Amino acid sequence: MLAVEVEHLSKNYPVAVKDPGLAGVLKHFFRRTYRDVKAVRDISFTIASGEIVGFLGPNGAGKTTALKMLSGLIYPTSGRVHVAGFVPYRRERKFLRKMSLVMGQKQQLLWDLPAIDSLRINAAVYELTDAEFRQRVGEFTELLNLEGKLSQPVRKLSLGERMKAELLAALLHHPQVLFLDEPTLGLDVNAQEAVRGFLRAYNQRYRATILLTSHYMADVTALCPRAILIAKGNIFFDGSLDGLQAQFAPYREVKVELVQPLPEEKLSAFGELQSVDGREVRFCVLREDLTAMTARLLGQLDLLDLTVTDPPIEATIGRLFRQSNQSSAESAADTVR
Ligand SMILES: Nc1ncnc2c1ncn2[C@@H]1O[C@H](COP(=O)(O)OP(=O)(O)OP(=O)(O)O)[C@@H](O)[C@H]1O
Repeated sequence: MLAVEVEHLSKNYPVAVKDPGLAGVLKHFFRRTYRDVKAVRDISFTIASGEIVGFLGPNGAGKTTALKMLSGLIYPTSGRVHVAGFVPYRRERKFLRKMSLVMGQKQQLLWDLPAIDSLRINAAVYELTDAEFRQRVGEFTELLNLEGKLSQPVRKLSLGERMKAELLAALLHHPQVLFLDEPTLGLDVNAQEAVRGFLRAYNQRYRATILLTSHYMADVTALCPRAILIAKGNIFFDGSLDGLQAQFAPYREVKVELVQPLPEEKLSAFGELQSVDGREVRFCVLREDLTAMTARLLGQLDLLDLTVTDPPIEATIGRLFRQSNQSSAESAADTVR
């Protein structure tokens, strides 16, 4: 069953354009001109129930705009979107009970009140019984390691504790679909790991669907078998992280440790040399040449060790984003009307 269906979805933000100087101010006052910022351009994808998908892109790519359309905060300019069988911007009560949007930079907990008081408000909004409220708060407090923290005013919590309490508040009504915008933003490594562990547990326990944006690749590699990559409003990859490596990083690194150092001329006959450091030598090898190359190395050289590794996924994605920025800089993005 599909939890999210997006078809040819676009969002343009009209932005007023003002010329410099007094003439510009007067013109702006009497006759405004606008240009469209094309934040999301004709994107399509589906997410099955229970999937966790990473939504990745450089700053300004359109991730938050897309999440806002999926959660019904803003209207699309064109295209269709269904989440849990509902059209998000209609904001039906049944839909709001089925989903949650958590934004790393925004908070719903009241700053001066203990988190438990804000949770009680949420429980009333979602019409939870006392028993449900106690059971869910107890379960999530344990999973998030928040014992003793919910009775303190939110302003006295650490950033990591506050984010965990925000997640607790967002999930109290057991949403089936969860949109997370930078849920680990600014957290230290331990708190990031705790949030990831919690999201994994929630996904497994309740078969919840999660779409998350993050600039931390560790979030994605730890949680998301699948990633959607977006830049300048366009999706340019949608598939498994392994597929991404295969499609965009067709090379692997072969590292060998020689019994005796050998001259570079002799080594380069085996393939593209990346580095030679005494007896440690690294080659960059096309995936399709890997078997033949390792067989030749093992057959013709005296080796102590041989390892084959993928380039790190961070490096692949970082390179893709840089490429997409360069290509988009060459094409004019906005229109004036
Ligand atoms: N309310 C708005 N009015 C005008 N332009 C906007 C508005 N909100 C976003 N934009 C523009 O739309 C584009 C996409 O922004 P969006 O916030 O969706 O990107 P993002 O991928 O979430 O970026 P980041 O990773 O920096 O949060 C950007 O060029 C941004 O400046």
